[in-house]
Amino acid sequence: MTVPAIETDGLTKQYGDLTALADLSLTVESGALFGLLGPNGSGKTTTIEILTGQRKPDAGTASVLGIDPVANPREVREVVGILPEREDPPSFLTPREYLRFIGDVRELDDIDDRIERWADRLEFSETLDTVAADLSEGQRQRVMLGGTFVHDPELVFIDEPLVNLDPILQERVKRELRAYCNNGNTLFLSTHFVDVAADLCDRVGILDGGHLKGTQETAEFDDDDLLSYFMKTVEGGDMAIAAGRSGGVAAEPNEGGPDS
Ligand SMILES: Nc1ncnc2c1ncn2[C@@H]1O[C@H](COP(=O)(O)OP(=O)(O)OP(=O)(O)O)[C@@H](O)[C@H]1O
Repeated sequence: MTVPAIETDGLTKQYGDLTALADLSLTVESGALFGLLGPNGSGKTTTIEILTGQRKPDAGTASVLGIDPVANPREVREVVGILPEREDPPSFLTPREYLRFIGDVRELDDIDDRIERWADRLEFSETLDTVAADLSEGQRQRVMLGGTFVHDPELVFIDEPLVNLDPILQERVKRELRAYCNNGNTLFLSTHFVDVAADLCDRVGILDGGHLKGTQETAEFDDDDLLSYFMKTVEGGDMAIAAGRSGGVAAEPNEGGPDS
């Protein structure tokens, strides 16, 4: 039997009195394109941080590619790709320099070939030697995506994958992400954009106030179906959804706490 890419049982995380994650039990099969969908502050980042060994849960267990991220955080970080939300390459480095740095950390001896390949796939070949300070947000996001995939990990976590990308590049990146999963790899995305989840993911889990409210295959759903499901599922969702299409239908903050 194939081992799931991710398996959690009862994961719980408190920040003081605030329950950021409550008893999360979830399985993501190998080869899936899974999306964790939830309003601001619902616990998406906390989940990714625990699964990638950056944060310890207060209760529960997790297995990521068969590794326990709590007991072996470094081992997990070595094998997966991670792209947190709102991270940029250092402003004083060029994309080539930044990606070589990643290549050093990950001990890749063919990094120059890998850089060319990913720059071509994500369309930043022309800016490989421009310092990041002179790149647009979308250009920097593509460099960060390149750095996430450059070691060909079999599992990647991305927080808000399409932010800052124009619609043409969104389509390009979606194609790359689907191709990556079609090759048997697994992608775990988090987003608060309902249409990103509907369009990109095979299955979504809806998180609200730290609680997993349900998981749903997206094949039979279009954006509006998923939006209605989301609205019914999330507490106060009937009032809380606003159409904010710059790359998605955005879920507005709920009462779960301040934005992270
Ligand atoms: N280090 C921390 N200390 C205290 N509270 C935190 C910390 N990190 C997150 N929180 C709180 O935990 C809750 C969940 O936060 P988390 O960042 O996981 O949500 P999120 O779904 O990723 O939100 P967003 O979509 O805004 O990024 C929020 O109420 C947040 O304010």
